[in-house]
Amino acid sequence: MEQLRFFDNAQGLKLPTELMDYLPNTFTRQESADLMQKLKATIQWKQETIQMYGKLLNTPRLTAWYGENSKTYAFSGKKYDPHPWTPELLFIKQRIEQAAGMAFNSVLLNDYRNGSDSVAWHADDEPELGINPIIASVSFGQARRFDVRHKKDHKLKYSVELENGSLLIMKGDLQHHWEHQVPKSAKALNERINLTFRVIS
Ligand SMILES: O=C(O)CCC(=O)C(=O)O
Ligand SMILES: [Fe+2]
Repeated sequence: MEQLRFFDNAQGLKLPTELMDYLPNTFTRQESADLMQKLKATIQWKQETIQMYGKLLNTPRLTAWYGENSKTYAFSGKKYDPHPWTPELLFIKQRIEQAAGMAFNSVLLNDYRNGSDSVAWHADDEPELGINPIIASVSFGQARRFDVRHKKDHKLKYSVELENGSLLIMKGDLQHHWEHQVPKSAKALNERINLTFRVIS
């Protein structure tokens, strides 16, 4: 593997800058608190189910898809039609488009209601995202750990605490050669809302 460059994030952990940029305080505390309340109230949150080992299980978080109506998204054998943009989502989108220097046409929202909610190891490598997609991940509320590991060498691993009001840019070959997760926590944790802005072709 080629030599990776690193930058220090807020916790002093090193992340390879080819794969991720971490921008804390992309939203102020006040903006984050207001947006969290608005998103909780206005987004059409859904409890999805997944088929696993012949059983129908609840996804351990609430989810929702928003964006341009022509951009349907298929994963885990299901197709999702996005809801139209809301004023709050357009406000967030504008801020992160400024920070990222590019436009996005879709967003997946996740509501982690407490420490039992999580997202398992996966890569966002669906064909409609294209090669080396740039995904902009915004977090509000409870800070949660975000882990990244190399698909072929699980010991090659990075962790970053995704704080209230932060923006994480995922890029390079992160979705092809690496996986990410937000693990469950044994501690009692408050609610967190995450938005991953994407370009769907
Ligand atoms: O909640 C996060 O920080 C990550 C969410 C995620 O990986 C996804 O929605 O694909
Ligand atoms: Fe993901």
